[in-house]
Amino acid sequence: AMEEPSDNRQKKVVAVVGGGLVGALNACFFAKRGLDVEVFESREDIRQAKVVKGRSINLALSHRGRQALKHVGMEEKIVSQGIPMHARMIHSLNGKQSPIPYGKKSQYILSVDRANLNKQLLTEAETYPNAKLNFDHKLQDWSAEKGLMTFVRSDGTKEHIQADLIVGCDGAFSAIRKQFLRRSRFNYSQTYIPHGYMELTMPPINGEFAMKPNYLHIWPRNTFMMIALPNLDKTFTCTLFMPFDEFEKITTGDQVIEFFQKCFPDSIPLIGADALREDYFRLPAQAMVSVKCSPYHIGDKCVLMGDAAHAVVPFYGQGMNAGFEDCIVFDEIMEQFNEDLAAVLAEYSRVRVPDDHAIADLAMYNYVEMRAHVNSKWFLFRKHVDNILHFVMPKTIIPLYTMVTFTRTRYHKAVERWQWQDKVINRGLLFSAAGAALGGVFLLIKNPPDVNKLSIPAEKMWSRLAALRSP
Ligand SMILES: Cc1cc2nc3c(=O)[nH]c(=O)nc-3n(C[C@H](O)[C@H](O)[C@H](O)COP(=O)(O)OP(=O)(O)OC[C@H]3O[C@@H](n4cnc5c(N)ncnc54)[C@H](O)[C@@H]3O)c2cc1C
Ligand SMILES: Cc1cnn(-c2ccc(OCc3ccccc3)c(C(=O)O)c2)c1-c1ccc(Cl)c(F)c1
Repeated sequence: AMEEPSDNRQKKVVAVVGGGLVGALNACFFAKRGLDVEVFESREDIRQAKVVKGRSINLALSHRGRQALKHVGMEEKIVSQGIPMHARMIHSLNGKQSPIPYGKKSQYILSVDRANLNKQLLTEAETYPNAKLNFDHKLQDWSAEKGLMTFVRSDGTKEHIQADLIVGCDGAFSAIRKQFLRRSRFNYSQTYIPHGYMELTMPPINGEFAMKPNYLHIWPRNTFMMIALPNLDKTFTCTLFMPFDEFEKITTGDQVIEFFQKCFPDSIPLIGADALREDYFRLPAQAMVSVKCSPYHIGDKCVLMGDAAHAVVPFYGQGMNAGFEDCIVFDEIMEQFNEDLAAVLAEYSRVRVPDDHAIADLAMYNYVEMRAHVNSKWFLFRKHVDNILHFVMPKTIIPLYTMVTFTRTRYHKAVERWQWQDKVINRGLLFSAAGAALGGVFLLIKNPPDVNKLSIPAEKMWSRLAALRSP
């Protein structure tokens, strides 16, 4: 059990609830800062679990997440075990694969293995003498006033722990957040989207990757989408996104093949028809929830970070990156306010809520936009336009995806910048269209054509022009 809570004179004691990706990284941040930190994780130690190697679940790690890892000296190690994805590879219905680069050579995202990342972060936290990991500790209840927590173990025993600061990193269904819900002026919203997701494995072919490995493979089919990220064992982990009522219609192996034949035909030989029939029914589709709340803190006692504060739908590949960035922002504010927790926690909510809400909105926007409009042609068109405009006016037009994925521009500033750019582009297009029309009319007036020589009768041309202009 931890020592009695201290006042400012003694070292502060931090309890991190949740030893997932953000909790484990946060433990490194607090330990590096010299605080006594204890992590309480409900699961068993995943580094010891004898679980047979399940499917690799991978994630896209990008700039924000890498900066957080860099802060605790973990960037090199994690990047060296990730696979760089320099471009999207868009799979069209006819099987054609079209690469669209993300930008410059240095602008790539990384496919990293989730379990390995979590293990590495837990092990790194443990290297600090002032950090302790407690597994099989499920938070059952806690009181903000006293900073007192009750943990239950799998053998039913209970443990009461006190801390100066409680950091809720216990994920989208956070038990820490439950206490926030009972408090006045705490705002909370959650949305389950109608889509579910299912992971499928694409094995190597003759010991080699089945597709080009250094790409984020995307099959955009409006309502249906599939992505594939490469793994070090030369498999790809494919994630199929589909409305639950579509998942429910597919109940036999033949229907799986029929569906893939219709939407992702090129992937069938790559996944393997028999493997696909089996893998599809191994696990049910999982739900996706978007959680927004504010404030993230209670007094100088408790603060929420990661999915516990902001679970986002995965259509921007930013959830973990945002949670990792939470750790940097909190640490910067700890530095700024000299660890005065009352000031730090209030400032953290003030600064971070607008940004985490912005990425939650952006991820939901991407989902709605992709579900409604984005097939292969539209995806290619949009991204080529983005890249061309950025090439022509690099300082003025920065694609939203670039700002979000390859910079630490505050998420809400990226949205503001994107909205401004959209206005400039639309106005620009409008003016150039108006300019062309006016120029054309001016030329026609200055030297009117000899109507007898027109290739098409004049009235037909005007009617065509009118048709063009009408909404
Ligand atoms: C399909 C999918 C794809 C994704 N792809 C990406 C991607 O490409 N890039 C990206 O950046 N993000 C991605 N994400 C988001 C990413 O997975 C999450 O943002 C990230 O896992 C959040 O980390 P966390 O530590 O906050 O929460 P979690 O990873 O959920 O960890 C919470 C931890 O708390 C523990 N816990 C829970 N309750 C208790 C309790 N009562 N007591 C003690 N411990 C408890 C849990 O056991 C767990 O270990 C994706 C998410 C999904 C669903
Ligand atoms: C895991 C991960 C990491 N990044 N992205 C991502 C997301 C969206 C993107 O553009 C949206 C768009 C394309 C075209 C028009 C509007 C919006 C791009 C891109 O620009 O390449 C990349 C994903 C991802 C996650 C789920 C799905 Cl379903 C998916 F397709 C990709």
